[in-house]
Amino acid sequence: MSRIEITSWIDEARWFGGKGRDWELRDLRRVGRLPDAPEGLHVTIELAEISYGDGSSDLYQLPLAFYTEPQERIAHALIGEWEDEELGHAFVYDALHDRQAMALWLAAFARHGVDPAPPSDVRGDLMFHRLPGHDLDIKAHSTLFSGEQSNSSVAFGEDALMKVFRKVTPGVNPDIAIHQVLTEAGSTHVAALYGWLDLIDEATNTTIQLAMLQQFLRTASDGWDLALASVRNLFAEADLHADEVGGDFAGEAARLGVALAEVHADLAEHFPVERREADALGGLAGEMEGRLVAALDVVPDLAPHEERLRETFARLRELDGVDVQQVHGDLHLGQTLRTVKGWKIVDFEGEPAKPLAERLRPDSVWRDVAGMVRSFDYAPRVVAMTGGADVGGEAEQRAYRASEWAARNRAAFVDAYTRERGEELDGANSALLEAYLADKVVYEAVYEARNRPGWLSIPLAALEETS
Ligand SMILES: Nc1ncnc2c1ncn2[C@@H]1O[C@H](COP(=O)(O)OP(=O)(O)O)[C@@H](O)[C@H]1O
Ligand SMILES: O=P(O)(O)O[C@H]1O[C@H](CO)[C@@H](O[C@H]2O[C@H](CO)[C@@H](O)[C@H](O)[C@H]2O)[C@H](O)[C@H]1O
Repeated sequence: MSRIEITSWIDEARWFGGKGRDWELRDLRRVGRLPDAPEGLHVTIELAEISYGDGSSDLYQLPLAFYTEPQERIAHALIGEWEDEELGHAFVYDALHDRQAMALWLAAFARHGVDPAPPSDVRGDLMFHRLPGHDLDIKAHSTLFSGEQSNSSVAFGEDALMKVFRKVTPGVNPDIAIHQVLTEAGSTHVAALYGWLDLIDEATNTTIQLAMLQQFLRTASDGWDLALASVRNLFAEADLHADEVGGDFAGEAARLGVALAEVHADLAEHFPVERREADALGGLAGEMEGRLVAALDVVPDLAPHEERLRETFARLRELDGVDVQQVHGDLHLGQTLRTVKGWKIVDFEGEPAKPLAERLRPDSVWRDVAGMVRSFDYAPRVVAMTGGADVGGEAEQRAYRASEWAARNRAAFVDAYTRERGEELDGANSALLEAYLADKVVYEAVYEARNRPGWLSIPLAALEETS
């Protein structure tokens, strides 16, 4: 396989975060090979080191399948052809599309049981870990999730879901660490963790966490899709208020508030809780101001709001102090799944663009509350902008009803959250919520400018409305 083939394949991958930047493939090294492959097949894990024009670099994981014969059934996943030392001329495929290769991954997890010793014949330094309590269905067929985003998720029948981390960093992966703690604590708001895969990387003398295996939530509906459906219902009933339509979301929003409060309580019990004193809070305000300054370069339309945003951040300096703890870090409706057993929260990796050290740092629970509240603002604006746009009548009326939906669900969510915690949205909590909301809107403006310029109007309109 030529460097050009693999480079262009990486560049087109949905999970590659370096698109549009000046980058090159500096190194591709094999770090492991799965055991028990039939003759004519090698299933490997490679790490691609990507270096950028500004001197920084990232590591990406590539699970590959090398076949001596071309495989028509996965022709769409062909990356290129390669002269392999052991196999000779090989056809190289993205292994995540290949049921035969994925069966070997699942078998490696299953064979390991919950015994701490790794299977002795795994080549390379791969360590498969399992938690007790679930027998894997090793006959289950794999299906790659089509909506893959930052990572790649593969379902094994309706039994297990494996998330293969694409951009990997030496050290603890918060998604695995938090799922382990919440699973062992018996939390009902996450999919149970079944296992994970570590690489003991001799080249860097570190452990790199490569994948996570968890309970497949059979009856899950995406919280974002449910919220959009609720808004469409409202827009279709021109004469009714949000609390009068069949698809009212406020009950779900309240249940989400309770679920988040319970998750925060579990996290506070099992991870350190620290007090950020007033000085450090000044630092928090300073961090938010710093992000605003950087954002102004990317989105000049933020300028008219700069002064007010700075005032909102500055209010943090008046607070005495605040408890910080492990939080989700990137919570929005798309990270929630409604099952018959209630709401589940997924993807505890934090904001993918942030460095690992920053994502592991304790933060205020209000970061997560603000993330969800922003989502309640997004959902009606997206419906107003797209498909359901003209169903409900005039634009002005739609805008009014959109804010009614957002306000109703924000109130239901925040009330339920604070009630569950035995707190109130008093002066300090309100200042924190407002600051985190402002920080998130600034983040979203940059995110939308870079990824979905057509949606930049959403955070900007929110700023207009509250000015
Ligand atoms: N345990 C699960 N069972 C079923 N679907 C899940 C489960 N966990 C996540 N998902 C779905 O898989 C997709 C990817 O999950 P996510 O953790 O957000 O991955 P990424 O890190 O790639 O953003 C999302 O659509 C999510 O709703
Ligand atoms: O899910 P990710 O961890 O990749 O999060 C990123 O992408 C999100 C969009 O998918 C983005 O969320 C923003 O858009 C959502 C609607 O698509 C909305 O519900 C969120 O409130 C809004 O922030 C998220 O900010 C970004 O980190």
